[in-house]
This record gives sequence, structure tokens and C-alpha cells, in this order.
Amino acid sequence: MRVAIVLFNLGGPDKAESVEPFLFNLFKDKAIITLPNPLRWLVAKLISSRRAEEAKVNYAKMGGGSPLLPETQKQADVLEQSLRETGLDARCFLAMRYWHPFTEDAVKKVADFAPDKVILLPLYPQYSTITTASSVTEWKKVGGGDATTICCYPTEEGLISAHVDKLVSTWKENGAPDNLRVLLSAHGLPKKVVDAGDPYQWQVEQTCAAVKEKLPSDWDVEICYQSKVGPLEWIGPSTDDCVKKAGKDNKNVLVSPIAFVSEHIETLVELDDEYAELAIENGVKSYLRAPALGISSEFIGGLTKLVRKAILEKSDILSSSEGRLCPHNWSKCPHTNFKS
Ligand SMILES: C=CC1=C(C)c2cc3[nH]c(cc4nc(cc5[nH]c(cc1n2)c(C)c5CCC(=O)O)C(CCC(=O)O)=C4C)c(C)c3C=C
Ligand SMILES: [Fe+2]
Ligand SMILES: [Fe+2]
Repeated sequence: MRVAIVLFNLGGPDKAESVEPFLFNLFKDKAIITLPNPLRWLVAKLISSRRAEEAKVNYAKMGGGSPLLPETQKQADVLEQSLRETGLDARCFLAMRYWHPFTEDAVKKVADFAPDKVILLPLYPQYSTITTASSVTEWKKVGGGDATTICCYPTEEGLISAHVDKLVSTWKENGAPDNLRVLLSAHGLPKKVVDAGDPYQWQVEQTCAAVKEKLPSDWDVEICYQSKVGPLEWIGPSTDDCVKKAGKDNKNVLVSPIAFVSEHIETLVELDDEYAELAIENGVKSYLRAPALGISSEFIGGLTKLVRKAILEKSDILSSSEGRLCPHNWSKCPHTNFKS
């Protein structure tokens, strides 16, 4: 069977000149700024031009651009190989939401491949209207055809063991500091998005609970949210506050990017530079960061199982929660009333 797997991710600017247009694309998404056009377009222009200079400084720390595309390409190559080993004629395609290669490029490449089945696989384990739904909407808007969407996999076994493995090995490789506080840090969201029924925070909590269960039982674990943008209230506690509190509590810190599956600006700059500095300022003696999952064999193994399951699925939406189409609280599920 010929199967196309479309990997959704956010995308990132490849060079300094791409930072502003990338930010413009992000802020003109109505999943992020809900204003009607032309107001949204104007606001996106304004915010992207204001934010670009500061963002460029941060991208410069990673060589001028985001590593997200090469990192995602590695994941695509390894996943494709893993699926081929199961006997499928599988090909992975990248569809980035805000920078190249865009979803419309993926739609064309998938059409040329002429698959029997298309699987949309968000590289966001936790479903959000801001991330997964925005990518699926874009897929439909630019002419992507029939496909099975893997909505989310917040407690998928391979995902959880990969996180546990990264946390425990980072701790061991760095002298196994005692008096540890583990911070499971996820990208935040505006509170009003969650209040309107977005299941992201609930799913992040499910991931964290599953990870915590497999960590040594005496480890002190907290969930926190990073990368706040703009003036709205965001869900908390913030990673800043948790790092400061760890200092006050005389704890050593081990932080994990729990909602990201690859390295990019939010891990390499925010976690490795900004929060590391904050930790030192607040008296934290040891600050460690577990790597993102990348091409971890447990993680890619988990994705392989999800894709194989999706191939058998008749419905167009699938989640990894055994036997259930959707893992959400039904009253809050965005899928039952998914608008594209
Ligand atoms: C779980 C994944 C993500 C969620 C949820 C999310 C929400 C969200 N993001 C912004 C604004 C920005 N995000 C930026 C970078 C960025 N965001 C994610 C993932 C999620 N975002 C990733 C993987 C990246 C990195 C891309 C890269 O280039 O490496 C940026 C750009 C960087 C910066 O200027 O800080 C912005 C802006 C909002 C407003 C939001 C929810 C409403
Ligand atoms: Fe973001
Ligand atoms: Fe759902």
C-alpha cells in the first residue's frame, strides 16, 4: 500500500531576512489573532515588524535561523524508514504552517506521489486549536484531499518512555544531583483559548501525569508553561515563576520541553539561555535540560504504531487513546464540532 504521511509543524525562519515575514504569517493566522480582516492583517504587520528585531537577536544565537526544518526532516527520514521496514510503501512529507515548506507545497508533492491513503500527523502530541487545528484547516483550504488525521497522542507509550529516558539519562550523565525539582515545561496558551474549550492544557496534564508515573517516585515534579507572547493572561504557572520558586526552595532543576518534539528557539534559546540565567540569578546550583525527543527510537517507534493504526481506521480523526475516537472530555472536544 502506498501511504503519504504529512508531518505538520510550525516552521521557523531559515535566515535573518525571513524572521519578519515568518512572524507576519504567524500573527495573521486567525487561530492566533481572532480579529476580522483587514484589522487582523494590520495588527499582524504591526506586531511582526515590532517583534522582528528582538526575535532576530535570538535567532542569531542559533546561527541566524531556526533548526526546526532540518530537525523535522531528520524525523521524517527516520519515520519513513521505520514504516518501510513494516512493509509499507510509505513517504513522509513536511507541511509547515508559517514558513517553508508550506502546506500547499506538501499538497502538490502528495498528489504527485498518488498514494492510496494520506495520514496527517501533527508533530504536536497535544491537540490545540492554535497548532493542530490550524494546520488541518490550512490543509483543507489549500486543496489537500481526503485524509485520516491523527488528532493527538498525549499519552502514547513511545512518547512517554522517550521523555522518561531523556530525563533520567540527562540526570545520570550530569552526576545525578540530589534535591531535584523536575520542571515539565510546555508552550503556554492564552487563558481565554483554554476557557473556550481548547483541550491542550488538559492533554499536557495527561502527558505529565504519565511521565511522572514512570519517574523515580521521590522526584518532585511540576508542570509549567513558557513562551508567553502579548498582553493577554496566559495559563500558568509560568516557567519563570517555577524556576524562581525552585531557587527559593533550594532545589536543583531538571527541565524538560514536554510539549515539543524537536529543538528550536523555544528550547535552545529560552530554556538553555534565558531560564538557565534566571536559575543562576535565583540561586539554583544545578540547572539541567533534557533534550527534545528528536529521532529517539521510542518516539519514532510510537509514531510508527500510530500511523499503522491510522491506516486501519475508517474514521477521519484518530487519537491514540485506546478504543476511543477522541481522548477529550466530550463536552470540550473540538473535533465533534470542528469548523474548517
Ligand atoms: C505546542 C506548541 C506551540 C503552541 C501551543 C504555540 C502557541 C503560540 N505561539 C505563539 C507565538 C510564537 N511562537 C513562536 C515560536 C514557536 N512556537 C512553537 C510552538 C507552539 N506555539 C514553536 C515550535 C516555535 C519555534 C519556531 C522556531 O522558529 O524555532 C514565535 C516566534 C519566536 C518568538 O518571536 O518568540 C512566536 C511569536 C502564540 C501567540 C501562541 C498562542 C496563541
Ligand atoms: Fe509558539
Ligand atoms: Fe477530540
